Amino acid sequence: MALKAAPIWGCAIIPNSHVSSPYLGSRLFGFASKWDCCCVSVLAQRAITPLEEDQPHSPGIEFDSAGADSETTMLHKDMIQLPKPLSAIHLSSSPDDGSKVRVAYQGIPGAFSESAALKAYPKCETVPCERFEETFKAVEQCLVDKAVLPIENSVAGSIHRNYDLLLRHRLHIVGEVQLAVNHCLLGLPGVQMEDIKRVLSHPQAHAQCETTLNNLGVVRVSADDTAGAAQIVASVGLKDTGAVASSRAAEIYGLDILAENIQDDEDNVTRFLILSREPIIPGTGRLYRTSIVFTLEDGPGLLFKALAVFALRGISLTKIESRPQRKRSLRVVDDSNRGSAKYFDYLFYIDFQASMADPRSQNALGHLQELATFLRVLGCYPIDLFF
Ligand SMILES: O=C(O)C(=O)C[C@]1(C(=O)O)C=C[C@@H](O)C=C1
Repeated sequence: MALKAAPIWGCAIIPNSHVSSPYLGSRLFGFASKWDCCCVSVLAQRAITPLEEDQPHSPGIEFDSAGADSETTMLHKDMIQLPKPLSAIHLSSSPDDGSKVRVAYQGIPGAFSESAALKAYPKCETVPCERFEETFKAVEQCLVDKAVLPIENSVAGSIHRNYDLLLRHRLHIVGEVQLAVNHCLLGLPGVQMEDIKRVLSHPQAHAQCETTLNNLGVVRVSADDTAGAAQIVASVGLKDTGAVASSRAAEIYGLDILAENIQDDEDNVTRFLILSREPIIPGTGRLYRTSIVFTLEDGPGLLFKALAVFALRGISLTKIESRPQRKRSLRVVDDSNRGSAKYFDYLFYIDFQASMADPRSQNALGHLQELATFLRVLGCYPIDLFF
């Protein structure tokens, strides 16, 4: 069991009962056991002293996570799935502009998700899907090459449904797109602002334009996506109804732009993930983000310890999100003084700013494995710096 031949990248299921798992580096074992005796002093010391284990070394063989597991089976602690080595076929054979790539998105032409797909792959063929889940299935069934998925917005926050879907499906995050989202109020040609009594849009778009819509005093009606809202207004000929959507949607569906940039925050940015059947081979020549999900047993300070594995190695966390575990949402704990107590059980999603080719990431995840009951690497991908 050599460290270099057994990195953690791409493991789907890493039960902590299997400390002899071939995924783990042996250098981590003694280190993790120190937690129980003197966590705080170890933390303080490590915070200022770089860990010896984190000296650069070759990233070694990398694995994909074929067989990454679903929500249903992830709680089976004794399950280990052997990794398959990555090979050249996992590298994209398409040119950089994505001219051979088919990308699924939720919505219809003119949706922001389609713009995100086009930002990532300017010449790709975009494939509209009715629901988020269908975009996952389209990739899984090889109907398309990639899916693009909104995950969080700078004003309205996380898109929780998509966190849940990431876990339930077996796709890998291979990229991200940060898209500046400028919302417009659209109406039928000739309609004036004061004619608008109702506004149709995606709930995320309504949330991002909260102040403007409150000031207008209009009724909000939900649509599947912003472009879908524009299409309904245009096709049904609703004179008293506007749509919050993109200027592209106005052009496509023949609507007038009654107001531009109506979002609460001028710098309204949505981050999208790009999903693929195979992971990419991460490098170190640019900034990378790695996304993981894990669960922890109940216990004092466990989440603190889990997060400290990154702090100890100088790795920045860029996002933390917790979601209830659907199949195990409540934990009943016996409290001898007051009877039994019920707690919510959570999945923790974390993004950290480091490549899986960086030994610090391998070591941090090896360390996290000691604490976690379940751990999955959702993907490692270049950070999109331009929006
Ligand atoms: O409705 C659209 O146009 C979408 O692409 C969806 C979506 C989202 O779900 O966040 C994408 C970007 C904007 O934040 C608003 C809506």
